[in-house]
Amino acid sequence: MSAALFPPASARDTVRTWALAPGWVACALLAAVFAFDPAVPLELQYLPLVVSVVLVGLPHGAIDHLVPARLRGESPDARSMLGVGLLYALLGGAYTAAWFLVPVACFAFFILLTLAHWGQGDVHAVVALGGGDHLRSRPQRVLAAVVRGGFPMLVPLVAFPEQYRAVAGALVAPFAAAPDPLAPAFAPDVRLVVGVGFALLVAVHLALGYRSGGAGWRLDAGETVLLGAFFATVPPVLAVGTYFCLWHAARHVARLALLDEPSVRGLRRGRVRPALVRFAKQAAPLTALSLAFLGGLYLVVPDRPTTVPGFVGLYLVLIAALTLPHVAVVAWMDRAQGLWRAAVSERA
Ligand SMILES: CC1=C(/C=C/C(C)=C/C=C/C(C)=C/C=O)C(C)(C)CCC1
Ligand SMILES: [Fe+2]
Repeated sequence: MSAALFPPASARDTVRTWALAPGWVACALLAAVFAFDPAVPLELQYLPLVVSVVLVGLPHGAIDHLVPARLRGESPDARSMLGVGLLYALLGGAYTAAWFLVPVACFAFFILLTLAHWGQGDVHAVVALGGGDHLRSRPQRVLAAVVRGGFPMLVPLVAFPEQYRAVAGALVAPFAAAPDPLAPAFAPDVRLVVGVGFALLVAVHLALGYRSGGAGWRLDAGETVLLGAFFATVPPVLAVGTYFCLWHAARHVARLALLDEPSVRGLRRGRVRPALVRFAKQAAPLTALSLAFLGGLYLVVPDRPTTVPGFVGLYLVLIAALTLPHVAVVAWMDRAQGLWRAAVSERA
């Protein structure tokens, strides 16, 4: 099994049904419901983020140690697993330490990191699963990444500043009693600039894709409009939690399965269960280890959380620390699969 970017058509169709469609349906349903502005208790809005601790969300990065071997089409060896472990210890450790020293800067960095990471994940899906041959150059793919990652990170800042600010506060609070150092980011003129600037980027992305044309563009444009409507109407705690599990993580788990020969055999015959069972088994040990780190973090922070939003804030700090090395691993996958070499197209 090689690190080919484009999966066999039969396996790709299975993945579209099981990894892409649930995200589309969830986002469309929630956007439709929240267009009527229903009163949904905050605890309920936290549900997807809480569920993500054990289901799909946190586990989606828990087989990063198997990725180097998987990219080479070999069985995992101690050397490459230790290499990834070292990467996690160094990058994750340094970033965790930084939260104790400069939590506000670490939060801002986390938003940009997530934007880049969720963007890179979606560019992979658009190109490899959606046949995105309309993204014809590297700059166009980079713009697509900024647009896709910008929906979850920037649209809520414009549409739901209060909830955004509360969550930002919950991430920073365990480390610093500072009153509200992020206040400037929520000023109306900053939000206006972010909103108008981002809308322009979305428009350019859609226009460039339209000019290139193709079936891939229609799917990309449909998803782009869906994500815009979703993040503009659904409160971000619920929206980001749902997106994390059913969009980003689902797509990444599918990407990993498509690099795994036994999983691909099932997917080609329309069977997802074997791939899911394999993933769950492989991801369980390091998901458990991550949870132990969450416990450790809880014990060492200066100001321990006591509420659900507070605990989720600390959980997101753990995710931040894990995401930095995870992005490095995914960037490696991107490189090995030639994602940013736009000349590589499905027909080539
Ligand atoms: C929950 C939430 C926020 C941030 C969530 C982040 C940044 C999540 C990152 C998750 C990652 C990186 C997962 C790994 O793939 C915002 C935007 C402050 C708005 C309010 C709700
Ligand atoms: Fe990820």
